[in-house]
Parts: sequence; structure tokens; C-alpha cells
Amino acid sequence: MITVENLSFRYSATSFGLRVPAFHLQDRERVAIVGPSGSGKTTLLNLIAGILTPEAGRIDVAGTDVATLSEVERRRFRASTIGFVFQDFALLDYLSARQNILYPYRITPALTLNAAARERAEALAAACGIGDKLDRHPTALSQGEQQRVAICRALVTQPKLILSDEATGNLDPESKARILDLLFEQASEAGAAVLAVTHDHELLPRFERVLDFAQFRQGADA
Ligand SMILES: Nc1ncnc2c1ncn2[C@@H]1O[C@H](COP(=O)(O)OP(=O)(O)OP(=O)(O)O)[C@@H](O)[C@H]1O
Repeated sequence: MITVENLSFRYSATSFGLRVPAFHLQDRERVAIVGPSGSGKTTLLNLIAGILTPEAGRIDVAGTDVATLSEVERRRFRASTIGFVFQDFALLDYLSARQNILYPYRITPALTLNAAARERAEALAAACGIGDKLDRHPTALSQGEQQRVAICRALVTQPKLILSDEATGNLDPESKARILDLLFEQASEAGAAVLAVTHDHELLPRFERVLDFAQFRQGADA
């Protein structure tokens, strides 16, 4: 599902650099990423999703080298192939929770917003415990509820790759386990792979593999 080779990246505004010689994620594989704060975990997810562009190297996702796509192509590729749960949720305040969940359909011509998609959105929201809050806007939702909206949005298109950046971070322990159950259940149904950044070490046994990110850190002067 993902092949990363000789990847290097550096933010122009800071001296932070990331170098990943090789990383593979198999189809349907579930891998957790752990590592110290600031070690570049979010940066790698953003590179894989084509939100950031590498300095050098190859990032192949589902047979497509994301770095070679134009901006528009990347956005479409991301919306049709990847479900991304962002660390800061990235919800749009002017849309209701339901509209946020269905947002990928608004921006992706390849996706058709039909009755099945609407039903999926409702079912996901109910499974996440926000079924009665779909008409509220994000500003009227708690952090944990906003996080669930973001999770539903990432799953509603049944993507082949789920990238999750601390998707369970703001939840109580019982909700964490339930949301991870849902994420894995949806991944199984869609035949999706999961790459999840987490600081929740108690969740790690649920993953097939754990990648410790400390190894990829490149010093500021490297
Ligand atoms: N847009 C940006 N411009 C410049 N530097 C950035 C930017 N985003 C992040 N950084 C820097 O890059 C480094 C890696 O950030 P990143 O968010 O990838 O870390 P992380 O491992 O996901 O951290 P955390 O666990 O705290 O979320 C940090 O030192 C951060 O300050």
C-alpha cells in the first residue's frame, strides 16, 4: 500500500529535517507509529498524503508516486484513496457535523454523494456516539465529539488507506478502545491498511507492527 524509499524532507522555515531510508506498509496491514513529540510523525503522514512535498525520494501510495502529481491531482487522489484523521481535526466551522463528514464528496468529482453515502455517514456517527449531534456545528461540540466527526469523515468514503494522527487522543479510555474497534472494523470491511500515530501505549498490542520513529530523526545540522 505504501512504499517509501530514500525520503528526505526539510521545512524551509525551521531546521527540522526528516530522512526515511525505507518504509513499507502492506495492503490491509495495521501499523502504529510511536516516537517523541517533535520527531516528525505528523510530517511523515503529511508527506504520504501528498500535503507536503519531499526534497528527494519516492513515496508510492497504492501504485501512485504522490510526489509527481499536480496539486489538483493530489487533492483528488487523497480524497478518493486516503482517509486522514488530522491531529487538529481540521473541521470546517461553517458546516454541520453531517456536512463535515460528507465533505469529501463535495470536493471530489470521482465520489458520488448518494443515499448509501448518507446512510454510511449516519451509521458511522451512531457507532461513534454522535448520531444525535449531526446537525450541530463544530463550535457546539466538545473536543472528543469533534474528533469523532473527523474520524467519521475519514471513514465515510471507505478509503484503502487510513492515516490517523492521534485519532483517540482526546477520548476517555473506554471510548479510545471503542473508536479503535470501529476504525479496525471499517478497515477490515473496506480492505484498508491503517497507519496510526499514537501516544497510547496500551493500544499498541492491537497493531500488527509498531514503528518507533526516533530512528528517523535527523539533527538540525544534519
Ligand atoms: N509547518 C512547519 N514549518 C516548520 N517547522 C515545522 C512545521 N510543522 C512542524 N514543524 C517542526 O517539525 C518538527 C516535527 O514536527 P511534527 O509535527 O512532524 O512532529 P510529531 O512527531 O508529529 O510531534 P507530536 O507528537 O508532538 O505531534 C517539529 O520540530 C516541529 O516544530
